Amino acid sequence: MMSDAETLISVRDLQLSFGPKVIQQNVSFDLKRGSIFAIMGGSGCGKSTLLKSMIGLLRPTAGQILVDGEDYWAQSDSRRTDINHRYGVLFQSGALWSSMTVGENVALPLEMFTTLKPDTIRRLVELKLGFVGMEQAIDLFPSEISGGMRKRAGLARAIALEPDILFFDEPSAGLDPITSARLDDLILTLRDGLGATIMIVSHELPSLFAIADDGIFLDAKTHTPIAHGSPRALHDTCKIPEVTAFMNRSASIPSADKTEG
Ligand SMILES: Nc1ncnc2c1ncn2[C@@H]1O[C@H](COP(=O)(O)OP(=O)(O)OP(=O)(O)O)[C@@H](O)[C@H]1O
Repeated sequence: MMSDAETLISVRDLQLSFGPKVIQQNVSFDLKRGSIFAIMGGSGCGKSTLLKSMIGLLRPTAGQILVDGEDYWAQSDSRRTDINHRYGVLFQSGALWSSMTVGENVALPLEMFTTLKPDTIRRLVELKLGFVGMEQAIDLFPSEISGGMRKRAGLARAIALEPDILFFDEPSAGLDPITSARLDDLILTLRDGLGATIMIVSHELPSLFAIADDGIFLDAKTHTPIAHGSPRALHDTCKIPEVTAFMNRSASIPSADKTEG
């Protein structure tokens, strides 16, 4: 049995709905400190919805999200905002402000949530951009850089306030395999070098196999998680047809009672 010290976020019997439509229910898992946890499943099963509930954008209709034992959604708005300061979020597109330079984008959270002087902020921005290999792009606008660079700039902004918990929504979607592998290396450095705890929504199997320690597989049909474990373990040992199909990029879900030969 896992000790509390190891668990950073504990999700208990979560139910997520839009109006009367239940998207997922009976969602329970523990996010261990210093681990990379994957939310997997086919399109429309509720991965982004789960992520939204974790970062404060969607109130669950039942269940709890305990952050260091504190019931996140039972807190006041201001307490939730405090907890959110521990979070860094990287959205699919990188979600940079197009009217601001890369440097200004990364500086934004530092300007909003700290009282640091402009010189210090500039140095921190250079440091964060250096971490993602983007120092040279500090004065460029998002429209002047590639999709992979936008993702890395988004990552620099997500870590600007030195969060200990990071949420990534499809970080490698739309990237070529080499850029995607570089992003994986950065994510591993965040875990191994800085001790961050990371939750990631991804369809990219090579990336999931390379970085995720643990995970959950959400099913769109039953609206529940149908498997738990690392992507590698699910690939190697899980016999559930939907999971097997996803993990092997199979176009059709094998029938459970199909005989071979
Ligand atoms: N604001 C909303 N109002 C109503 N239904 C919504 C809303 N947002 C999402 N949904 C529905 O919730 C379900 C889950 O959507 P979600 O985006 O979480 O899936 P996903 O697993 O992240 O999908 P994908 O892999 O395609 O990004 C879908 O059926 C979607 O249509």
